[in-house]
Formats: sequence, structure tokens, C-alpha cells
Amino acid sequence: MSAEIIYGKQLAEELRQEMKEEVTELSKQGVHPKLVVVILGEDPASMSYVKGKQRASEKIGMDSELMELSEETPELELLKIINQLNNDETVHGILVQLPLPKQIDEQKVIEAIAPSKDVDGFHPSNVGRMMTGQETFYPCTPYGILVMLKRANIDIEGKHVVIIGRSNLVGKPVGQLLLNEHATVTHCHSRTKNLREHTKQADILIVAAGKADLITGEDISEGAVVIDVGVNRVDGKLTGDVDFESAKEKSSHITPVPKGVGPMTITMLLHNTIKAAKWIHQK
Ligand SMILES: Nc1nc2c(c(=O)[nH]1)N[C@@H](CN(C=O)c1ccc(C(=O)N[C@@H](CCC(=O)O)C(=O)O)cc1)CN2
Repeated sequence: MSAEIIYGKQLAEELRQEMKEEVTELSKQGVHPKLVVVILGEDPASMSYVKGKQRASEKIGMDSELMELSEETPELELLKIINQLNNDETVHGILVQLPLPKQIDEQKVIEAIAPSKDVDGFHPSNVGRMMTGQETFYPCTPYGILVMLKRANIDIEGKHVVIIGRSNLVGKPVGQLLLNEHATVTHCHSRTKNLREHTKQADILIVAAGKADLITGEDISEGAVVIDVGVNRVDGKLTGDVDFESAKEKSSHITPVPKGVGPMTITMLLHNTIKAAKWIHQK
């Protein structure tokens, strides 16, 4: 068997075209969705992600602002900036790029963002709403994975989803979103014993471990769906957590790296920002 490759990049482009039309319609009603992205320091990977977010916003006609702050910015100063953005009626979405420098308490920053502008979906209030199956902003990478699975017509209900990784950004929320869709979910992580015994049982395997080529064809069952969330740089080359060539021969569907899950992250951020603008203007 050779897998069908799910290109997130292609789906992202289709969705962004639809969003562009939605932004045009909203602007006719006087609603101009605006995203503000805050970054501290100049880490090259983070810098490229935030520039990507800004470019993508502009391409669909959405207002966006990039606030580039020094790596040494004190926590209190960042909290003050967030407070100003919370009170700025022209701003609908606020995103602080992670990870943050060591002098800053990441959780404090996440909790400072108004839940109604938390387009990352990381605020405990939004996480709680997601857990209880209520409408809210879902974290962008997990939400992107859910949309990819649905658009590829992959059944989720009753399927055994095995997730490797338990981060707040990806592992935990993707498990919750798929549980909400009636999947049976198993979480594996760095302390899991006999990892292969678990991965072999997966109908859908989601790998978000941050370890290049952790999973190979031998770790998966014939016909499994494999979603690779890894973004690793090995000898200057971008690679996922899954050995694509061997996994492709066993799976029914697989996402590549690059051009797989990654582009969906930014797309769902645009979706969340439009949603935030619509909510505010419906009030
Ligand atoms: N506040 C947030 N910080 C971070 C998030 C997040 O969702 N919110 N996620 C990641 C990084 N990230 C977005 O911020 C992100 C990662 C990867 C991609 C992407 O498009 N990847 C491409 C490859 C890009 C490359 O060449 O490096 C792909 O996989 O095809 C987009 C966004 C951590 N921080």
C-alpha cells in the first residue's frame, strides 16, 4: 500500500481564499478584523513564523500589526502592553509568540490576554470551554489537524487515536478535540513504556514529540492514518517526527513535513481572528 498524501498547504490555500472573501464581505459591513502579533527577541524560527502570520493576514485583506520587542523586555512591561491591546477596540486578536524568554512567566502572559481576543486558544477559560464541548477558539495546530482529517473524509468517530506528545500547544488539545468527535484517545509521552505496542494499535497516529524520525513504518499498522506534527532541523533540512518513506508504504493517509500540518496552523489563526471580529460586532 502507498498512502494518500494529505497536503495541508493546498488545503490552507483553499481555506484562505474563502477567508479572503469573508473579510471582503465583513469590511462592507464596517468590520475590519485585526490581529496583533507580539514577539520578544529575534529567534530565527519564531521570527519566520510571525512574519508568515503577518503575510498571511495581509494576503486575505485582514489588518495586522507586528510588535517586535527586545528579548530583555520585563514581564511587567509585556503585561502592560497586553492590557492596552485588550482595551483597544480596533484589535480583535492578540497572539504572543511562544516560547518566551526566561524572565517571563508564560502562563501569566497567556492568562493576561482577554479570552475574547485569545485567538491562540490557550487561555484557561477557552481551554475549559473546549473541554466541556462549548464553542470557543481552539488552539490553531490541533484545530488544523481536525480540519485536515475532516476534509480528507477520514472517519473519527469510534476510531482509536494514539497521540505521541502531551504539550499544552498540541498533544493535550488535539486529544480533547478528537475526543469531542467521539474518538477513543490514548496519549503517549516520553515516559510511556513499550511505545510501539501503543502506536501499532492506532487507527489514527498523531506524532508531536519533537524528535526527528521517531516513528517508522515498523511502528504503525497497515492502513493507519499518520499525522506528523514534528518540525525538526537536521543538517539544515526540515524533517518531521515520522520517517516519511517507510511510513508511506504502510499507512492509508500521511501528512508530509514541510507542507503538511504547519501551514494549517497559520490558517486556523486567521479563522480564529475573523471569528473574534464577528463575535465582538455581534454584541
Ligand atoms: N503563540 C504561539 N506560539 C507558537 C505556536 C502557536 O500556535 N502559537 N506554534 C508554534 C510555531 N508556529 C506558529 O507559531 C508554526 C510552526 C510551523 C509552521 C509551518 O508552517 N511550518 C512549515 C515549515 C516552515 C519552515 O520552513 O520552517 C511546514 O511544516 O510546512 C507555522 C507555524 C510554536 N509557537
